[in-house]
Amino acid sequence: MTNFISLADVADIDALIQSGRDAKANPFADQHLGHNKTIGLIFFNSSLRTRLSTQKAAQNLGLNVMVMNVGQDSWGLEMEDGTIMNGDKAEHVKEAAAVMGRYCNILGIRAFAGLQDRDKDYSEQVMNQFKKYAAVPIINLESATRHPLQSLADCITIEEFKPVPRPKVVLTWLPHFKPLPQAVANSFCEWMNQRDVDFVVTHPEGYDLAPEFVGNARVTHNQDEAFDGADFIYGKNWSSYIRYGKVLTQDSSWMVTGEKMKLTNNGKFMHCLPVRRNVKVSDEVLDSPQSIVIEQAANREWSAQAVLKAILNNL
Ligand SMILES: NCCC[C@H](NC(=O)CCC(=O)O)C(=O)O
Ligand SMILES: NC(=O)OP(=O)(O)O
Repeated sequence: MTNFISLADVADIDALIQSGRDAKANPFADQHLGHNKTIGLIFFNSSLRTRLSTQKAAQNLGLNVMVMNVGQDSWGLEMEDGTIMNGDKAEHVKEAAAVMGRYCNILGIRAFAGLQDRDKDYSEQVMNQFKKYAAVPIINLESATRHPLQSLADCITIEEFKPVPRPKVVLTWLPHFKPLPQAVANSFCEWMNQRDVDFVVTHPEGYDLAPEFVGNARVTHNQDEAFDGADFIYGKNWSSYIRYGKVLTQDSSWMVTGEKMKLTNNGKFMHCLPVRRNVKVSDEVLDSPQSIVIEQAANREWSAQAVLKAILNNL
């Protein structure tokens, strides 16, 4: 694997999922692979899981790890080419990425959507600028439109917990008062559309995701109908794609509760975390055996390890 920016960089999803499961069973089998190599993890936004799980996975593979928060630890970075840099950004990504690429063999980048300009966000400017100027493999640690390390961990988790060979998987929109990116939901759709699952997406009107991510998934505005017989409920809030970045409703009837989970086939509840308790999902659900959010987060280590191994093997 050369880069891991989206699913398009993955030649064989089944093999990558299996590699993650192998890493989980035997975490230190490939400790020689990263010897004397360095990964830089560059964050434009906050993180708990991505930061720690990717660092842990890198260490399991014998890599040295450097972590930097852009704008807090480093200079603010200008992303636009050809601009007169008389604003608050002291350094251009052309120099910054090129320099980081000289210190590191691999770079992981987290840069969320700004949610102001849809075309700019969906052009994946930050990922593409790093890819263009760093001259080393780039790993997406959640970009404007995708979170593939999360989706890979989600696939591993579904493989582990599926009660039937072809489970019903439901992505449901959850209420939130803040506008959040579409990245996790987009990415989950992109990956589920390539898996052998019965995939349903449910959200209120106006919350349609970009068509290139929804693909052929069944979409319904009736959450109860979607939950009927589901094996997995994957909750996520996202802001509107159509009225870009807007919160159109905070309708609390979309919160996942114990009553709603009763509609499912004793389904498992999944969420990428962080999650706002009793806004998006009730305590009752999160504290029940139906919630697998901790196992899901734990699998972030193995998804990162599978990706790092594939990239190291190609260096
Ligand atoms: N990486 C996992 C999710 C990150 C981000 N969530 C958030 O920003 C939640 C913030 C809050 O609830 O205040 C998102 O939705 O893309
Ligand atoms: N799920 C996830 O990416 O979590 P963090 O934002 O804490 O990294």
